[in-house]
Amino acid sequence: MADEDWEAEINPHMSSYVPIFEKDRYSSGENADNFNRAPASSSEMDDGPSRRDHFMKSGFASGRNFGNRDAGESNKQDNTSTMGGFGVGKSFGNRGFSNSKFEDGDSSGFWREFSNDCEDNPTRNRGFSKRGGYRDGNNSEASGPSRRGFGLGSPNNDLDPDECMQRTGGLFGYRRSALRLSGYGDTSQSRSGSGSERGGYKGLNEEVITGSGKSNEKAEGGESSDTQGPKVTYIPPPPPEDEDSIFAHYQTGINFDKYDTILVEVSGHDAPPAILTFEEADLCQTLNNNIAKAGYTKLTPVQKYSIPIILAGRDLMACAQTGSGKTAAFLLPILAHMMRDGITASRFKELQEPECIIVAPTRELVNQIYLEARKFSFGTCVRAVVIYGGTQLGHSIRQIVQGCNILCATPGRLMDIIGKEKIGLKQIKYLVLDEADRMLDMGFGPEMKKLISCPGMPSKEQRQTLMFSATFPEEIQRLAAEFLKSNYLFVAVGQVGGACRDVQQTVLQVGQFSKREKLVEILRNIGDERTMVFVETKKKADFIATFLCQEKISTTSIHGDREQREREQALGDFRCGKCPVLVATSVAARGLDIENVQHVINFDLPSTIDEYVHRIGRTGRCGNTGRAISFFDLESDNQLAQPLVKVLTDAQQDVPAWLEEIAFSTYIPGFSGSTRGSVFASVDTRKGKSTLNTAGFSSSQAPNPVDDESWD
Ligand SMILES: Nc1ncnc2c1ncn2[C@@H]1O[C@H](COP(=O)(O)OP(=O)(O)OP(=O)(O)O)[C@@H](O)[C@H]1O
Repeated sequence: MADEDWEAEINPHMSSYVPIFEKDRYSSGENADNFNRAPASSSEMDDGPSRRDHFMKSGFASGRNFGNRDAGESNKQDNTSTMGGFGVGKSFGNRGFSNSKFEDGDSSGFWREFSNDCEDNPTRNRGFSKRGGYRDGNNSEASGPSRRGFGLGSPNNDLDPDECMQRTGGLFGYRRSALRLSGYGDTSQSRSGSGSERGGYKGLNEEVITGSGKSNEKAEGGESSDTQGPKVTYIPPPPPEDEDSIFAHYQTGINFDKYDTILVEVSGHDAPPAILTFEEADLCQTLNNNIAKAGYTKLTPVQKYSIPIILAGRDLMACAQTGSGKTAAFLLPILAHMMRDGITASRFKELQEPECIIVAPTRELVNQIYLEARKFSFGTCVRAVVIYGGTQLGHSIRQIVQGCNILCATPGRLMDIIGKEKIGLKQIKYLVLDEADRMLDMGFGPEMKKLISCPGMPSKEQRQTLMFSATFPEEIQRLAAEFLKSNYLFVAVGQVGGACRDVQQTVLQVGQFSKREKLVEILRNIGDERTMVFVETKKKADFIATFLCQEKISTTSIHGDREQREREQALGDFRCGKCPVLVATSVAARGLDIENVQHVINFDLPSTIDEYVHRIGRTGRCGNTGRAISFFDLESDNQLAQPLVKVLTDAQQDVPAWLEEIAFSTYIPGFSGSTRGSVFASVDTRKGKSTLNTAGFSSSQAPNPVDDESWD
């Protein structure tokens, strides 16, 4: 779809779906007040001063260009290194397996820009981005101080134009392939090894580089280039089959029980009551066994409320803090239905007709969801399959034709496979959008619209549509209505878009040129505890990873310019502790559930507060505590001050006086009077009056969502 098409399609849509924004969500905090505040988490980190002493083998071929600038703009360094082979974290087989595919980015809605590392994203960067197009790889970092306009498109970050662009078919004349061969971020990757892939695709599945270096992708679903030119050949290793690996899990943390004190709000009509125990869900014995083997003894709040809603056949939009068990909240009831309905066992067929499709924005996340689906369906005849970009298309097809009840997919690969008529949609009963705000934003929204318009896809009245995320900007909620039945229920656990309170957040004022030094100081104090360092661009990810290796801090990196094999290896090395530091772009911000990530460092703050919330949510999961440190650069981050103060305050964190001052002296267009860039969707946008009740539901007398006029 061309830019113009997108605008034509979306603008009218928005005018009917996006009512005038009525409140200053920041200052009023009116919705926020409806929720209780759990005590701020206090993570006692072991800051032992152990020095990291693994030196990465590969990666920094030369130390040049480590001059003054952190940005690495002019740096052609290579990268990062991963040592060792692909590893599944010990005793953690199933999770670790995933690759890392995420990306994601901002979520503040249509005015936001996409940025970051989206993968498999056909339309990113199109449309009304303020960015005005696309910069070419070497400039991608030129973000500078103006990059962040809160609420207006994000600046782009990274960003990772390529991930975003890969499928766009060169709308802006960008060809990542060119970059790849000679450009920056490439070097490292290509050196690291996978010779066979060189000359193959880069990053996304959708781009195939011919021998002449010309990109040969299709505007959509470039992987259909299966029939032309060099192919993506990577076949991910199969996940471990032994039961111990399948059910490997980490322990819930000391704050797990505090989840019970978080207020939950359910809005919409006739919500079924919450359940308090797994037994009340009345799932079948096999599922109960699998739940027990997974180490789940107690429901998290989002599970207490979502499971009965899904079991009752209702559509659902659920928003709950990072790391609080949203995946099981949708998988368990879907599986329960399938078992109840007596699903027919999958068997070999050229055209498979799954009952459930789960989409997520990144490869690694979709793989992680698949591993969870495989775990909970263990011992049943339900067969889950995962397909994602950056891997051989034939491999995806082979997985599918063997039988497929639950298909976990990234959007790009999904549409490719549908186009190849390997997947029929007629039997779809459940459509799940994980990280739904991301899936509906400008990057993936068009693809999702295409999906629901595909021939055979049951209408929303005939299927059950489920959306989950930790953030849900209001404008995205409104767009979501197109996918959901009008009587959908909205579950908000705690403050929508709020940060997990088990993460101790610290914001430090650090100028661009002091960041590296500060980073090294912090990492040396941290010792070998697992740490994710987020940066804004792929180039910078390589640069910082290389720099840290030079400093003898074992580091690897993940971003959209790395080949899939390398991404998986990087994630594996990080999971198993071989490389305790993972430098990442926002491709790793959402959904990744990695054991024992104790620290997140925002070397660069992201352009939107939603992205911040997701990033810091990589630590402090499932009741464990974690710590997030963010470098705030006065030259470029002021636009984030207001929302950051709000997030810190809501999570009962200390707010530095200097940050508060900036927040109150910085004018942010749209922050108080429009939805632009709004990230504090406090509640269900349909919400009328609602009453909160810790013991059960609060029901809101929500007007029919189809009736725009009656919305608040
Ligand atoms: N009831 C439970 N008991 C014990 N562990 C659980 C329970 N529910 C989920 N978990 C575990 O908690 C971790 C986080 O769950 P999950 O990844 O589903 O979180 P999430 O809410 O989707 O997070 P994010 O917003 O970052 O995507 C996983 O390791 C999962 O297995």
